[in-house]
Amino acid sequence: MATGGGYRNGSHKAPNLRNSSSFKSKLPPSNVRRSSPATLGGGAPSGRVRVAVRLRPQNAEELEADADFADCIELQPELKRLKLRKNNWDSDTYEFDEVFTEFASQKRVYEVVAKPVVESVLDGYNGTVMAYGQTGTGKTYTLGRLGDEDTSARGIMVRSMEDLLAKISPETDSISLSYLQIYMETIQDLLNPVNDNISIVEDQKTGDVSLPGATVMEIRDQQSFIELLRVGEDHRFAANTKLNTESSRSHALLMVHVKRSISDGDNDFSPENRSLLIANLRPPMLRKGKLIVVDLAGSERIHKSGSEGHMLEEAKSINLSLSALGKCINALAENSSHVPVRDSKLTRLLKDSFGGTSRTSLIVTIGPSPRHRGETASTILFGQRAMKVENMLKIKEEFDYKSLSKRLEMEIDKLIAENERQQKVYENETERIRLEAQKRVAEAERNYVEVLEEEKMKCQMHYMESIKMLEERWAVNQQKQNINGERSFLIQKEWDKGKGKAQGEENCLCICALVSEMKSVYLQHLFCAPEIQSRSFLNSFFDINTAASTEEVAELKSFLQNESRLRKTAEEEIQNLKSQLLKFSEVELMGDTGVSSFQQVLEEESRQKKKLEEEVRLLRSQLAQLSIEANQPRGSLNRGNSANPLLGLNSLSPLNHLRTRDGSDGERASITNLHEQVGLQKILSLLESDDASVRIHAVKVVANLAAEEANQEKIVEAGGLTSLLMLLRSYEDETVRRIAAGAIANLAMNEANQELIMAQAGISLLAITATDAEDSQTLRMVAGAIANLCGNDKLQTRLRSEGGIKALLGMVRCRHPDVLSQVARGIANFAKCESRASTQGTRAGRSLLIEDGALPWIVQNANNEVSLIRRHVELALCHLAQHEVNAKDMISGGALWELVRISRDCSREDIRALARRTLTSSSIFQSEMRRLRIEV
Ligand SMILES: Nc1ncnc2c1ncn2[C@@H]1O[C@H](COP(=O)(O)OP(=O)(O)OP(=O)(O)O)[C@@H](O)[C@H]1O
Repeated sequence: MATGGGYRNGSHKAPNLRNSSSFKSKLPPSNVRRSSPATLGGGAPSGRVRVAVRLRPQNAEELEADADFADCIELQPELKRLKLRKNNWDSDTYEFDEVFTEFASQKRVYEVVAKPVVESVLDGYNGTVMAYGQTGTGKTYTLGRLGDEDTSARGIMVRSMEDLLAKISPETDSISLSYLQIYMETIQDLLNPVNDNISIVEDQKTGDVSLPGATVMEIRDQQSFIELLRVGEDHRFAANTKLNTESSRSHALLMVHVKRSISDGDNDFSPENRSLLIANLRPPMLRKGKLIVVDLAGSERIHKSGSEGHMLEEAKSINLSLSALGKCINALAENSSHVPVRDSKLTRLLKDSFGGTSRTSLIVTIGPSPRHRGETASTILFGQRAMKVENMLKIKEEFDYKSLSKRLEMEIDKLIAENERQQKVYENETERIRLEAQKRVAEAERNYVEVLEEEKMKCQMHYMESIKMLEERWAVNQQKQNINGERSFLIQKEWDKGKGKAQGEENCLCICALVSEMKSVYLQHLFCAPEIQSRSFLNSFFDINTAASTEEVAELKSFLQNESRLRKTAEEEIQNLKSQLLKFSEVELMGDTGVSSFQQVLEEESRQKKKLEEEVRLLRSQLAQLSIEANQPRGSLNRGNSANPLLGLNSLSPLNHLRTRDGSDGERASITNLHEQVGLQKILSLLESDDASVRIHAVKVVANLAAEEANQEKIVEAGGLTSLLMLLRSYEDETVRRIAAGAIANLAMNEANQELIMAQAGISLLAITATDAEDSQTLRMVAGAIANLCGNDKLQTRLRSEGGIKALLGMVRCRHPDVLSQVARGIANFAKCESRASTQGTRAGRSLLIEDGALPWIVQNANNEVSLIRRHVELALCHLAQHEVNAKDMISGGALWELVRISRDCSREDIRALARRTLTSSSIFQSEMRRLRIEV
């Protein structure tokens, strides 16, 4: 059928041949990614149907039958032209997209006709390769040759699949196919002939057609594809016709579906990339291309094929669908508004191939025989018309949610497995660390017990040696004292009959009694008091005592030397007097003139005596002071219960002990004597003396007096507290400040005095002293004083605001256990008052101790090796924990662990029970313990 588009005799050029030099049309590059579904297929390029013509070589029969005829076909492949001779002098010239001579190889035909279509299909377009031509002209040869014997003879189907399989990625992409034939207007499944009436389903929205009843086979390799083609071929109806012994009487359609997942390379789920990938997660693109290879039945005219009966019906049916196809192509070529697609099954199935979105290549096959010139001309015209059909290529691309979800599921499974593995590793590691820790704790405990035993032994040895040494020295001193006592007795007897007991003897007795008392106290404490078992306590005890004893003995020695010197002088004097008396008697006998000179001598003697008495009083005061100082180390023995840093436990105080034993406290008597003789007022005035030694002696005396509860009121009434505070303020001498602080600490045991101290800015003075002092004993006194003040409920806020707690905490810089135990006592006192006030509802809010930063020190020392410190701190922790408002700070500060330890391990049942009660009654502690899986 010649149309306006074709041309003859070289005068008539086919339209739209600008691209005819190549089968390749301009398609968007395959790697262009659409940013959103809205743009899919947007800007679709036009794609004219490409048409090539292929001439079959003459077969044996033609060689013979046509020998006498001239060739009717002349090919000009370089010009892509074909000349069809009309007669000896005239021919029609047709131009195609490609012209293949009878020598054209299968490879070249594939590469020119089909390969561009196959590549488009890989890029997500639909593609059609169709062969049209008269029976026996080589359609099946061109499309369906398997090339079993000669691989170079492989047809378009085999080569297409080879290319497809080579280009896809087996992990992400897939190829599946259906193989069908249309025979007598029914669609049959060539892969499963039982399906012999497959219906066409059309998508109302898109207009896409599909064949849900057809068998779809997935292709993984070339071999399986060849097998399927063979199966299909076997089922294809073939009938002998006059024209072709193996003529295909049906239209065969191979439908290949290619699904490709387009990844932009960001699908690396490695741990480093994972979070980034998840943040920018988007599904991969899925391109769905469909390749249809159509091997049409022969297009010959019925009369020529010699069909009769059924054959005739067959031929009619074939011609019906072919003519329907021709009509559609005509309509499309002429841009007709109506395209009769629905006229046949073939045209319905090829709806997308002509005038649709597919990239279509048509190869028209012709034979060389002039006997079939008419058929050949008709075939050529069909090709010419098809060249005018324009398709609008459209990429079939969509988001591949299914594959994304599959991949994410796989990733999740991988992560779950990984997590499980890590959890197991973590559990094993935790268990290993726990066992290791248990082992170490057991080892440390063993070591500790061993070391403790060793230290205990050492201390006991040390103690025994010290006692022995003290006994020896005491024996020596006693001997000396006895001698001196006898001498003194003689002197007194001789010198002043009936004047009372010799003071020296009294002093010696005092000293002996003191030493003996010290011994008994040491022994008593060592074997009775539990805290004496502490290693550091024993160390400090012996350090202090050894130093104190040495000092004391040295002082006693010098005192005794002095005493004996004085007595020697007195003896000499008496001797002198005696001799003078003798002389005087002699002189008296001689006359009254000697009387007056004797009186003068007596007056002189009386002056001397007075002077001696003064000196004895001074010595007595020094002796009293020495006694006090000798008592100080013993005070440390009583730290366990003492609120008084100077005296320790009152019941164990040597002074008290002596008093209760014989009721004649020699030392107290001496101080009382002094106090009575000189007067408290006088002593207090000496605190302001310009003479430093007088000041020291005076403060020592006041401190000693303040240690006695009975004197405290008198001292305060006489202004002693003010004077002592003044000493803290004015004197830089650390000894003075130490003793003054000690005295203040003693006075601070009384509630009324505590208020007075606060009223006179005593806390600030104590705080300054705490900052300046370096000596541990000074710090102990100051800490003791503040600790006493901490126990007063009324003074809490003021004490804190005037820097009391800070001063207390500042003193922990000195690591001396005596100081630390006073600090701990102060903190415990303070915490107890706070707890009481909170319970009574008189205070609310966080502990001032926590506010002032005491918690870290408390937690650090909750398990201090010195039992006294530990006890105070444990109590402080229990008091703090009684109020929910402190709970969070305590948990974050690590106090919960200590409370748990106390509730389990504290040796004192009452503290243990208190800690347990506190922990179980606090909901905050309870929930934290549940979280940490701690059970009390
Ligand atoms: N280019 C060619 N070179 C060599 N032999 C060919 C060529 N084309 C076709 N033949 C041979 O011609 C014969 C007929 O070819 P083929 O069966 O492919 O024709 P057909 O067009 O498919 O016929 P039908 O429409 O009846 O199926 C076959 O024997 C085939 O081998």
